[in-house]
Formats: sequence, C-alpha cells, structure tokens
Amino acid sequence: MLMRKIYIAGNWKMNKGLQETKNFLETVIPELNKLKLENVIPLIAPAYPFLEEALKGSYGSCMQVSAQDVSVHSEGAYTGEVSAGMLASLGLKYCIVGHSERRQYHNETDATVNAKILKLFENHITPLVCIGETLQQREEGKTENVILSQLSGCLKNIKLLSGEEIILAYEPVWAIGTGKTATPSQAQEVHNLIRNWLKSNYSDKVAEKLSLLYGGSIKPGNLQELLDCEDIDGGLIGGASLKEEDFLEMVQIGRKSKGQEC
Ligand SMILES: O=C(CO)COP(=O)(O)O
Repeated sequence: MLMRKIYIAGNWKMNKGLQETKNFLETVIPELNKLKLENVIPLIAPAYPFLEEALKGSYGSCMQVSAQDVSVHSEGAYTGEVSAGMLASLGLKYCIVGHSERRQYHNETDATVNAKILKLFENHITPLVCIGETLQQREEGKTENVILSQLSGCLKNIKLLSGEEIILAYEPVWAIGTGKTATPSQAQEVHNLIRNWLKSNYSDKVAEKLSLLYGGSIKPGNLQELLDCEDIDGGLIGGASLKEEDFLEMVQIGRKSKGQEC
C-alpha cells in the first residue's frame, strides 16, 4: 500500500491571466472529477491575482490551489507583499517557498525561507519548500553539502511530527526550464539523501510520510521513470503544467504509478 501522497503540482510562475486560468479549470476539473484519485493530489499555483478564481473554479473537486510565495512579515508597510494571513483568509492551503527563481532574482536565503515557513505554519498553510543545487555546485561536487545545508537552514527550529505538515521539492537549478531533466538515478540519489536526513533529524515516521517532489523539465514523457524511483513522490512542474492535456496526462501517470489503484 502506498504510504505517501503523490503530488502533481503545477507551478505556473508568471503565466496565465484571468481568462486562461478560468479556461484551464473549465477543461481540467470535469476530467479530474471522472477519475478516482486516491493518493494523487493535483495542484496548481497561479499568480496571486487569480488565486481566488482558481479556488472558486476548483471548489468541490480534488484540485488543490497554492500560492507561489509569501511575505516574511505579518502586516504593515511592505508594498507589494502578501502575508500568510491574507492567503489563509482566501481559504488557501498550500504555498510554495524558496523557489530558485526567488533565490536568484530576489536574493532569498535559507533564513528567509525559514521565516516564511514559520508564517505559513502560524496560518495553517502547508509550505512546499524548494531546494536544489546550481550547475556549478554540481560540477564542483558540492551537491550533497548544498542540499544538507539548505535543509538545515530552511527547516531550522521547524517542528515536524507527522511529516505531512510540509512538502519538499528537489529542483536542481540546472534542470529548470532548460529541457535537461536530472536522470532518474541522479534524482533518486538526492531524494534518498534527503529522506535519510529527515530520518536522522526528525524521525522514521516523518521521513516515511513526507512527500518529496522532483522538479525540473518534467513532461508527460519523462514523469513515469521519475515516479518509478522509490523516493520520488510526485513532480513540481513548470512549463508542462500550463497545457491542460499535459497536466491531465501527468495526473493519470501519477495515478497509475506506485501500485496505485486505477
Ligand atoms: O521550476 C520548476 C517548477 O517549480 C520547473 O520548471 P520547468 O518544469 O519548466 O523546468
């Protein structure tokens, strides 16, 4: 029996406006409603202005909606920022934090990510925390050190008991939007490292239950081989999640993987 939840999570980044968000949901939701999805959770992360529309359009279905980021602050004079409390007031249950694009273009550090996780916890929102090494770090043989340091920095003083309080995504920066996917064995190696770190730093239970997604140039054609890896529990998908038919195909692949009933 499958132990962990499998997420097919679309990070839409700065793509899709209001009408495109509506169109996506009008196509995808009726199809999702026909499926028996036990442990597979379809999720989309639209831009802030369309979260409410996405929540409305997904209401009553298994589709989950996530924000792409959150402020480290609770309220006040922070022009352009959106707090975890504001997201919670919409009824939002998930939020991505620490994406490499936030780290690269907005100078976010592991300490920033840590502060954001705490704010999300206070507001009962599940953080989807991204970590991953750059090409240079991989070529210099630093992948393991980088991943372990990101884990301890992002999860500093974060209490995990069930393992379902948080989702982690391993996204090698060199595989994002480049068409270069990590090979299943490269991805599995890092996922196994993360799973073992969770065992040592939390518990067997947390390591067993925590969903660990892979992200970076996933598409319908390569998702199955990634999901075949023991420690990969779904995908955080950029470009390929924007097309309705690809998203649905990837949900189907998730549903059929890991001995899932279908
Ligand atoms: O950054 C990603 C998801 O968060 C991955 O993006 P791509 O799937 O477009 O490579």
